[in-house]
Amino acid sequence: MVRTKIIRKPVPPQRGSSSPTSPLPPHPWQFYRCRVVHSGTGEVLDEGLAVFFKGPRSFTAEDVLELHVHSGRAVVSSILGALACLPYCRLAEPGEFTRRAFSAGHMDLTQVEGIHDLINAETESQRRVALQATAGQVRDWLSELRTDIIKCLGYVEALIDFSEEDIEDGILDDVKLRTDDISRRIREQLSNFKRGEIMRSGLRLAIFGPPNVGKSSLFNFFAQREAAIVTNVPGTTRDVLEISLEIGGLPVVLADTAGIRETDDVVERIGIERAADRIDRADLSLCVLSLPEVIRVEGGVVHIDLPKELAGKTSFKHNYVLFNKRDLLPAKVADEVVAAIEKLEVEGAWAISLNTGEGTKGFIQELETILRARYNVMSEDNKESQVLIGNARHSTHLETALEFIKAFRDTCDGDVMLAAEELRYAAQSIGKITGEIGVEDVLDVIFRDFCIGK
Ligand SMILES: Nc1nc2c(ncn2[C@@H]2O[C@H](COP(=O)(O)OP(=O)(O)OP(=O)(O)O)[C@@H](O)[C@H]2O)c(=O)[nH]1
Ligand SMILES: [Mg+2]
Repeated sequence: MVRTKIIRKPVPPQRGSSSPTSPLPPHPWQFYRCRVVHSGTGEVLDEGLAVFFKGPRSFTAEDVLELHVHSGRAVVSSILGALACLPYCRLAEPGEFTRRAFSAGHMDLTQVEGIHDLINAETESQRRVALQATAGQVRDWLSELRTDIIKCLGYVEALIDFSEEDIEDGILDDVKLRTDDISRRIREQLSNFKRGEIMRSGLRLAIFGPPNVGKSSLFNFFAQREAAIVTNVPGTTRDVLEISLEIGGLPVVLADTAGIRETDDVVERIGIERAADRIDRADLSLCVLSLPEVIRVEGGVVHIDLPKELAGKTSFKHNYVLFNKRDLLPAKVADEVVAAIEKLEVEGAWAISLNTGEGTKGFIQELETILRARYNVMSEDNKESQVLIGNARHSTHLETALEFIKAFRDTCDGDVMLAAEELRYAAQSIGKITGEIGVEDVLDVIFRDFCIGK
């Protein structure tokens, strides 16, 4: 057998050894200690472990020999070189293992895309979402949806094939209710898509505010290094600075921006325009203000005046405000600031000092909770059950399916025959996501970005 011969060539039995080394034929799904040798020269290249996966119960559904060797570059390249000398052996193309598994029907396209995302996952949430797709939860949700559409199609076709008298009353009304429910489920997933996008590309969080309030100090606090220049000169930051980090398990692209103020300085003005643009494009913005500059004490009561020009730039109601430099206030005033903050109409506000670290722990904890609740649909409670569409290809086909279902609803009271076509197209759109229909044209695009060895 060619297969067994090939398996034995790089890992021949060790003479004089009592350990069980690759018997002929090898027992599947068992690890064997082995010496990996060059079949031409007989040179031992490394010592490791070999395991034989017998098809079809293997990842690709084919027979697979897996070698576990030391990871040094020289070891790996000498072994790959030796294997390439064997007949029938060559290096796999990027994504070839997954592509073979897909061709063998071991996975659908959503699982393939899940593997790609899992390999590239940089944060906890990305890992979770990708794993869900890999485990087939996206596929299951879609196939249930497609089955339901096909069921509706079946009822409509029955209406067409048999005369009204032979059919129970209210069949069409029932189909209408069912298609409405299908549309609702699709819409729900599409609204999750935006949040899914954030998990894939990172939540854009922009820090903004007047000059010299501590925006860059906050940026450095998140980065845990001196990523931005901090000085006591107002207008220090000119350009937009960005770093990628993780807050509460969510991927975040954090931006530090120039302090917003009226200025005649040409360079600073450009920086402020860039800041405004970055704030507009942000998913969420965090306004930093200096407490001594915004508080007013009247009759012993502390008031906070939010700067109007900033409020005009971006609504405070939909943003978060960080009152910094709390250490510069007298202790009594600092305590009363909390009550004044509660009166503000903002979604979240904190009084902290980036210099002393006061209040920073609570701020981070609360910010994490807010971000998780707002953007992470995979919360701790429902992460197992919730399906998430986090892929532009999926959402495009879902949107198309939704349009076809809408077209069905608009026409089903007239020509049922034409309306049935719309349902057929809707089912096809769903089938395109999992790869059941029209798969060839998308395969190359999907596998193009895969790494070698997967
Ligand atoms: N007392 C005190 N000073 C602070 C605090 N946070 C920052 N600073 C100081 O405030 C000054 C300005 O800090 P930056 O972080 O550069 O402020 P910025 O908002 O980025 O300033 P621009 O880039 O000019 O808009 C620096 O001297 C910081 O050391 C704080 O909590 N308390
Ligand atoms: Mg700055």
